[in-house]
Amino acid sequence: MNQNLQKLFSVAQKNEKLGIGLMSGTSLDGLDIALCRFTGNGLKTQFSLVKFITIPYREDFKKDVQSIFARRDADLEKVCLLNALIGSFHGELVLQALKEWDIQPAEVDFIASHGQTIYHAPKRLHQKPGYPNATLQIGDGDHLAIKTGILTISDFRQKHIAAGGEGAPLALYGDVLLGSKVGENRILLNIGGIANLTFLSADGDADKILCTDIGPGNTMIDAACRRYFNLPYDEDSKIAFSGKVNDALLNTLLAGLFFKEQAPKTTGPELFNLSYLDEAQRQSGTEGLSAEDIICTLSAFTAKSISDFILQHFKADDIRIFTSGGGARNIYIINYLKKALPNADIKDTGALGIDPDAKEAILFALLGNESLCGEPLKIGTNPEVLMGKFSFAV
Ligand SMILES: Nc1ncnc2c1ncn2[C@@H]1O[C@H](COP(=O)(O)OP(=O)(O)OP(=O)(O)O)[C@@H](O)[C@H]1O
Ligand SMILES: CC(=O)N[C@H]1[C@@H]2OC[C@@H](O2)[C@@H](O)[C@@H]1O[C@H](C)C(=O)O
Repeated sequence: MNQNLQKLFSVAQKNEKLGIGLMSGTSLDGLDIALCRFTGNGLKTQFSLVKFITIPYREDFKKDVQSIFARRDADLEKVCLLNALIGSFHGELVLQALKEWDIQPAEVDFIASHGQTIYHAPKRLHQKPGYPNATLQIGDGDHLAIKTGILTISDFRQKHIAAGGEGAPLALYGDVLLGSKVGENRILLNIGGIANLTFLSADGDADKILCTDIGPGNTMIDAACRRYFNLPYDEDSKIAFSGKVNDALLNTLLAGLFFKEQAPKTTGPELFNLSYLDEAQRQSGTEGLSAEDIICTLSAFTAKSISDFILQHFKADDIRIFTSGGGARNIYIINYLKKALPNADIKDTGALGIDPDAKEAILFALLGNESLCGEPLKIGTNPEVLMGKFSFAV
């Protein structure tokens, strides 16, 4: 038998596995690396986070990725080069993390790598007749496997699309496995570049589970901080607190068609970007607004799109909300949510024993564990598939 398949077989059969989840999101702030220990699979999964680190990206790398990111006119040669470069670069960062933790690559059973999304195009967004839902993550798994010597599972989103989904949010599977509690209505709210949530019903009814993107998380705030202040983001919401909300602009931002479409739905910076802001300013006659008021209004936009969604879809006075992602540190957004949802109990996922910064990387490690030893999960109308492609080190 092919020795790779032999090795795969023995890893899949191990009772306890050590796996690394890698996430590099739409904010392009860095690579999240979560080393997790798993036993079991599916609803019987037991997991612990052994180590976690975010290795920030250098500015020149960020600029390189930004030059093709969510851009319809991207340079195809650059896409090709970055596909190989990101795979091998992520491999180097994994080796760097393992060295820091004093762990040998041979001790790790698998890497589950999300890759870097460079374009997300559900049918609702591209509206090109005859073309399917589509999404593209680069940073090929073979490069990671060769660089690290560790079995790598990657490119999770394609199977989801092939089986009828939009390729996201994949948080659904991990949120259900790690976040469900019978007797409690829960929302797991991730505020990354894009905000998404998973609703888990107190009665444990799988048909009531909803997992969807909600709208922009930090992506427009970050883009406006870069444009007006040459800053990567609004640290501790300082700029937002120094400005005020412009209602005309806020209402125009919220009037976008995406907010009228039925959930579950997905989106990305292909829609929520500075052109979306410019168009809303033109429509609302607010072109002369100060940069501080723009950042404040964009922060309110993120927060209000989240609270409106929750109020429209769930009984918000009987719900526990667990936040994660970099936006959980944006005090302006969190304060806004607490005011808009006064009876909801809002905490970060630390209250569930899940590091809020590590959550998405943990979710991919968990998807990797499922690829190795799980079974397709039936959750409502979501694709019932096991995702991920295997890359061997030899
Ligand atoms: N102290 C802070 N104050 C305000 N905003 C913060 C703070 N720390 C992080 N952020 C925001 O969080 C962002 C990073 O979030 P995160 O790492 O969750 O993004 P991501 O991994 O790209 O997410 P996703 O894949 O879900 O889009 C930063 O770009 C910034 O906007
Ligand atoms: C295509 C893509 O990369 N989507 C990301 C993005 O970032 C947040 C939101 O948009 C979510 O749909 C998804 O990531 C998370 C991890 C998910 O699939 O659950």
